[in-house]
Amino acid sequence: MLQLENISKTFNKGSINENKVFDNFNINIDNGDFVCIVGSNGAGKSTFLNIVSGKVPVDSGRITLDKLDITEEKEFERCKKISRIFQDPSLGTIPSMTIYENMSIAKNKGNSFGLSFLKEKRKEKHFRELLEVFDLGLEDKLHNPISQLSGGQRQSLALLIAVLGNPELLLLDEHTAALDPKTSEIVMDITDKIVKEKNLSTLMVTHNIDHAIRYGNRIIMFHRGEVLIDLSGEEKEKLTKEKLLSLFKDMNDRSFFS
Ligand SMILES: Nc1ncnc2c1ncn2[C@@H]1O[C@H](COP(=O)(O)OP(=O)(O)OP(=O)(O)O)[C@@H](O)[C@H]1O
Repeated sequence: MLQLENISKTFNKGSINENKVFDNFNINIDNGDFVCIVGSNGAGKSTFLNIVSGKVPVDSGRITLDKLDITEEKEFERCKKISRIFQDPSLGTIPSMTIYENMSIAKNKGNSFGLSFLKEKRKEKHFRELLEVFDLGLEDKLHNPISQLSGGQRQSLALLIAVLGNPELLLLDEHTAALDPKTSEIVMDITDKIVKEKNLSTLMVTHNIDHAIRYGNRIIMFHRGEVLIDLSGEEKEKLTKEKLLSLFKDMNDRSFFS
């Protein structure tokens, strides 16, 4: 469903800081894939998400989403189909507005509802029900500003908001990295629940190898703008941390000498 063909991207072209991150890069992501993306610093993980989301334009190549060529679409156009959550819990929601208002805006994304929608009581009931599933007490804070929530509550809410408009693709950019370990586990469980329930095609960049092994049906390791390891299905299910690290060493040695 998501296809990147012959993507090339060089930052600061023609300057002494020229940096070729992708050179004829190709990848296919199937519908319903939950892909965990790992790799060393500077491997190109965030740039990959930036290219998919439209934040970073490509120099050449083609991006298609459900067979539709989106290469030339700007970020604001793609955001109707592609939702993204960042590491910083303050992004993804409007802190000065209440949970209810944030959810209403997300629900209206791409639709032409008026403000009267905000007053619909049945929507309030619906939002409460959605929040109750998290078991974080967010349903009792429906009319509190987002700024009063903890980082974990905000990230959970950002997730809910990201999927309210039924995106075709969800991008998670180290979305648990700024949380304490316990909250990070809670948010990952919530993520997994939402992704499975909605059968959402998801790309998750993480530095947490345990999460990358435990969650998703596919794991990709980036290295210097290339896919070094790509495992799915049974191979992914059987993967251990030790096996992944030894695979990385083997592949890295091989790419170094080739
Ligand atoms: N906007 C930009 N302008 C110039 N160079 C950039 C830009 N964005 C990324 N880069 C460079 O591209 C390379 C890949 O960066 P990227 O952020 O994609 O790596 P990453 O795998 O996400 O790393 P990390 O794990 O450290 O977040 C790096 O060398 C980085 O400095």
